[in-house]
Amino acid sequence: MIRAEQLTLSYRDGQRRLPVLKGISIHINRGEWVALTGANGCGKSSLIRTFNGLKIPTGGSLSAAGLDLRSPGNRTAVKQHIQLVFQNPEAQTIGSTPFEDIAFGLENRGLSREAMLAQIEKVLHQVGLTHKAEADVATLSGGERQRLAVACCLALETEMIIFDEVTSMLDPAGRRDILELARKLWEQGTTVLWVTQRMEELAESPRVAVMSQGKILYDGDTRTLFYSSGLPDALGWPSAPAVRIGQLLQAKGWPLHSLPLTEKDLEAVL
Ligand SMILES: Nc1ncnc2c1ncn2[C@@H]1O[C@H](COP(=O)(O)OP(=O)(O)OP(=O)(O)O)[C@@H](O)[C@H]1O
Repeated sequence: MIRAEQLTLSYRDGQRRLPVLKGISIHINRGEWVALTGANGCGKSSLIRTFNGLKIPTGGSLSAAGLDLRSPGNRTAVKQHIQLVFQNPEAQTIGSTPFEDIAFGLENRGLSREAMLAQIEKVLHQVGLTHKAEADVATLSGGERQRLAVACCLALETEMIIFDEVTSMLDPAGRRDILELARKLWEQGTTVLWVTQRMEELAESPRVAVMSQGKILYDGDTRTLFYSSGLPDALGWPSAPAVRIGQLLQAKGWPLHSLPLTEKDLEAVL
């Protein structure tokens, strides 16, 4: 789905060039769930914006959904296959009601009115917003707006959704809802790239990529990251309670695959 090789990106800062991506190589297969993490300003948002043509890399090669993004025409075409859901839910609604917002994205797709209505109904149901179809978007909660953004992606039958720190402005219930929705879509075949700084969300992901200062420091199995890479300590990450207990079990000789990452894993262990 994504093949990035030695990707570089620089921004202009007056006369200077500010290198933000410094040779990133990452492959994401169709149907995978990958988490991407790293400190503020390390380049996560810049990287994911290259994946759907919103930012143009300065160097390296990048193909997404089988399209070579060095070609300008493909940077528009890729948006049909790969969509982003942003951190700030208010920044991504255009219509005045959820119905209108979804319809807006479907306008240029040449659907009949019946097909369009059926598609809107289907995706509103998928994200649990049927009852809010005609509500004023200004009255939606942050979590409902996130789910509306996901509905817009689904309406376009997008193959991959990149969630850019979507839980950072939500309360615990809203966080759980959007994570569960993403998981459901993943189980149905959508490729998910989940950008987060929350340990508990990383722990839920089978694969984690860790960025620092424009480079990828780690890309692989989540248990290996937490239990044998030494990276979380080196980066000063606070340990999740399940991992703290897991480290005690590890010292007693428990094998890596049995060590807990989440509270659910811990319950199973205990
Ligand atoms: N349009 C821009 N022009 C100049 N510099 C930029 C631009 N966008 C981002 N930057 C800078 O590039 C660096 C990487 O920013 P980016 O938003 O990609 O990081 P991030 O890891 O997503 O950060 P955060 O977690 O805070 O969202 C930062 O130093 C940022 O200030």
